[in-house]
Amino acid sequence: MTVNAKTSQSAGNTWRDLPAAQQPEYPDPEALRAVIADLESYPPLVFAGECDQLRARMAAVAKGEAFLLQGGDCAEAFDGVSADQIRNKLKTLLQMGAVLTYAASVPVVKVGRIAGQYSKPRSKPTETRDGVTLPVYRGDSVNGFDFTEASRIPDPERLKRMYHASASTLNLVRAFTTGGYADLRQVHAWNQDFVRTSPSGQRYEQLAREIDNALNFMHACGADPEEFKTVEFYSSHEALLLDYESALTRVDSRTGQLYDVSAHMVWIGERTRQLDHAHIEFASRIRNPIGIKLGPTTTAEEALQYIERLDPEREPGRLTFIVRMGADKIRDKLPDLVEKVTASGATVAWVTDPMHGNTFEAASGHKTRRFDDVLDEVKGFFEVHKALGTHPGGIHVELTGDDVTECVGGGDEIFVDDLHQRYETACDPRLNRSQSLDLAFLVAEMYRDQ
Ligand SMILES: O=C[C@H](O)[C@H](O)COP(=O)(O)O
Ligand SMILES: C=C(OP(=O)(O)O)C(=O)O
Repeated sequence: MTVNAKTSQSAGNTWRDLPAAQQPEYPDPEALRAVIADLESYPPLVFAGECDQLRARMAAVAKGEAFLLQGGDCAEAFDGVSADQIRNKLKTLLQMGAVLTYAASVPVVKVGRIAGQYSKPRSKPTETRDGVTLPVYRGDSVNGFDFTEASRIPDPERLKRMYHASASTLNLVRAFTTGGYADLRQVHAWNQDFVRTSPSGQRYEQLAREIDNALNFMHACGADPEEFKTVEFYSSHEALLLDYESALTRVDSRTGQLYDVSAHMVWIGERTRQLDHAHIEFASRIRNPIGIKLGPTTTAEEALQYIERLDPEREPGRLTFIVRMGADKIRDKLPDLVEKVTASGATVAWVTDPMHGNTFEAASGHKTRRFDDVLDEVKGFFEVHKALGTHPGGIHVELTGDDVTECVGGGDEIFVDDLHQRYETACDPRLNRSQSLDLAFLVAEMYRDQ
């Protein structure tokens, strides 16, 4: 075991003197302290060495040698910790990974928004329904989704449930990815359900046949089939609740450095990335690979300051900029950032999140996103990098393995009138399995053309 069971209070908690946005207001601070003490005694969910390995993979992304596929739920839910739901999400990511690797001929680094994505930053502190106003739902790690006064009170015990839900999820993910299910020779098995008959499912089937042929050929040439048996898969989530993240921050006994052992990679969101606030301070202390979401108001000067704070050694793989501008802004806003960051000599990974800048409310009241806007933002991202000669390093998407109706469009088209049929997200609309596959094929084409 490489990670010390003790946290380094002084080093891991320097954020406590700074303003921290989007933190729950717990009614009983003593109860919170007791929970933090328990969390500090729990074993790590990931090992520091695994975080280092992901940093090395992200270095390849930053240098233009690999592509990041990061995806999963907008908000995981405690009652979603089931074998079926976890397998479906994983299956979707594995299928997307196979499409991107084979069709774009690029190594794909696979990172789930999984095993820890239980906390949500919100635009408003309250929500009103039929004249009743209550605190907004902030994710299962904070309060309940039910619209009742009791359920919306932040409860620190939920932080422990988050830890246990993350542990169970990660355990299953590790079993699936190393126990044979993710074996590349199973490419057809990942396509054995409702998605098989969709246009993207059929296209996938054709690609899976080609992969089979390629594997048979390599086998005949003497390649070792064992090599395709397991898949490297990493966990990530937004480091939003600093009490939780710092309770899971430990000193690595190999190096004496701090790692947030709640996930391999964590990111800081658009609403908490203020340079002089607590979240950036926290991120600056840990050695994990770090993502920063960059929305349309980000200036190049800010981007350079993130590099100064979070990647002072200019270490490729340490810092990923996850750009979420919106389809109508990406082509205007991104070039200045990429140009100035590149000119500074830093090697960051550039990744597109084409979801968060493209949300709107349908007439039915459902929060949704158009598949075409998602695609257009990705296209804009690729165009900017092509024009500047830089590397479009990956995609970060909200998706689910289930057949939900939350985003409109896609090859197996979902219309605004269909949204109510299976609208299951706890927060933002996700691509369903077939839309996710559509996106993977289209991104692979863009990557190849690049
Ligand atoms: O997932 C991201 C945010 O939590 C979400 O977009 C905020 O949504 P809200 O505007 O409904 O609060
Ligand atoms: C809240 C999120 O995104 P952003 O910070 O970019 O709005 C998210 O990715 O869940």
